[in-house]
Amino acid sequence: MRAAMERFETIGIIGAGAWGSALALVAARAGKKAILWGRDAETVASVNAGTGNPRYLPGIAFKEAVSATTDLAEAARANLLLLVTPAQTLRAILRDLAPLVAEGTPVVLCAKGIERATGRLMSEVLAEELPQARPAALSGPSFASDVAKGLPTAVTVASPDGALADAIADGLSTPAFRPYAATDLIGVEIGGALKNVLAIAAGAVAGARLGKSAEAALIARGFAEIRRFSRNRRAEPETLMGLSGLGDLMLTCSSVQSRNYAFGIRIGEGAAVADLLAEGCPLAEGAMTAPVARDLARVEAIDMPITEVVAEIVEGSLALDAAIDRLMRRPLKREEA
Ligand SMILES: NC(=O)c1ccc[n+]([C@@H]2O[C@H](COP(=O)([O-])OP(=O)(O)OC[C@H]3O[C@@H](n4cnc5c(N)ncnc54)[C@H](O)[C@@H]3O)[C@@H](O)[C@H]2O)c1
Ligand SMILES: O=P(O)(O)OC[C@H](O)CO
Repeated sequence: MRAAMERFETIGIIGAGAWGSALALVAARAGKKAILWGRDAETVASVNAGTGNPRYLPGIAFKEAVSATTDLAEAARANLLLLVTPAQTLRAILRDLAPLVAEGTPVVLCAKGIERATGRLMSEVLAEELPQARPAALSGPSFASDVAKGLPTAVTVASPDGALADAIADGLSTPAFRPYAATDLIGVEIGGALKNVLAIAAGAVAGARLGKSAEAALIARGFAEIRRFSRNRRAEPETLMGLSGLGDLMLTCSSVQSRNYAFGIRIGEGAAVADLLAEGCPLAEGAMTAPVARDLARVEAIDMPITEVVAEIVEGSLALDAAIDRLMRRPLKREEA
């Protein structure tokens, strides 16, 4: 007899930025009690007052009931947790959560990145800091503002425990938000993290007005790099052809709504990366992921020339025209993956 599917009555969303707030709305629309944790008391008060999240989702009304809190313990008591702070903050948040989270609680990783200090994927950080959690990840083409407005999209929810992935997908599904369940957690994480690096490169090509042919060529060769990286980690090749791979790559490498693509455009237009970062530009996860992905590729002997040049550009040691020149002058080769 098949076991009954797990139901999640309460969903705790950790991180009240754009994506956390959008996912809290999804949870509420799916009929769950959504508890949104944020560290910023003003944002929490605004959500509770019914005036939405003007800082991260300006102009978007919250029509559904979302309960916000600055008390991490309150959110941590939920049946299902979504972790939605930036990738580089995950470990610190998990350390705060460790004494608060019950054994066996499913934790869905929603950040798209690789930990810069250690080279760990988000699921590896989770395993180290919150071993009592059951891991999952949510990724795919999904701009927070689109999702918050109720525009339709589809995403992937992956967990090595397929029944858990099915249950999370079921628990978060709404008429406008369609999660597909999968078991290749690592493949989903890699696609989500590395597409941000390519989006910076694609944006730089666009900003420098090098033409749509150049953009398409760069995305295709960048996708080959992601495939090599994934293969080396024994991820399923099919995963990259799905929502969390190709789907998100297409979205992020082609839309000015993407913060990573927009960051790249500014670089292509001639802005210095140091100035962009100093002026407090919106979160561009790819800028943190590029150097660590480059370092991992070197250690694992994976050829990732586009990731290499993005890393050097964000580190300030390579100019865009020199990067293009380097890529174009590489020895000719067969077009294998
Ligand atoms: N915005 C999107 O469309 C979108 C979609 C899918 C995935 N993501 C991913 O979700 C993650 C979060 O992105 P976002 O768009 O919500 O970013 P954001 O910049 O809109 O919000 C980040 C939130 O994290 C909080 N935060 C930052 N540092 C923190 C810390 N040390 N402790 C606690 N809270 C902290 C901020 O206060 C803010 O509320 C990223 O990895 C991003 O790639 C974003
Ligand atoms: O705005 P970006 O570049 O962080 O992209 C947001 C999402 O990852 C798109 O799926």
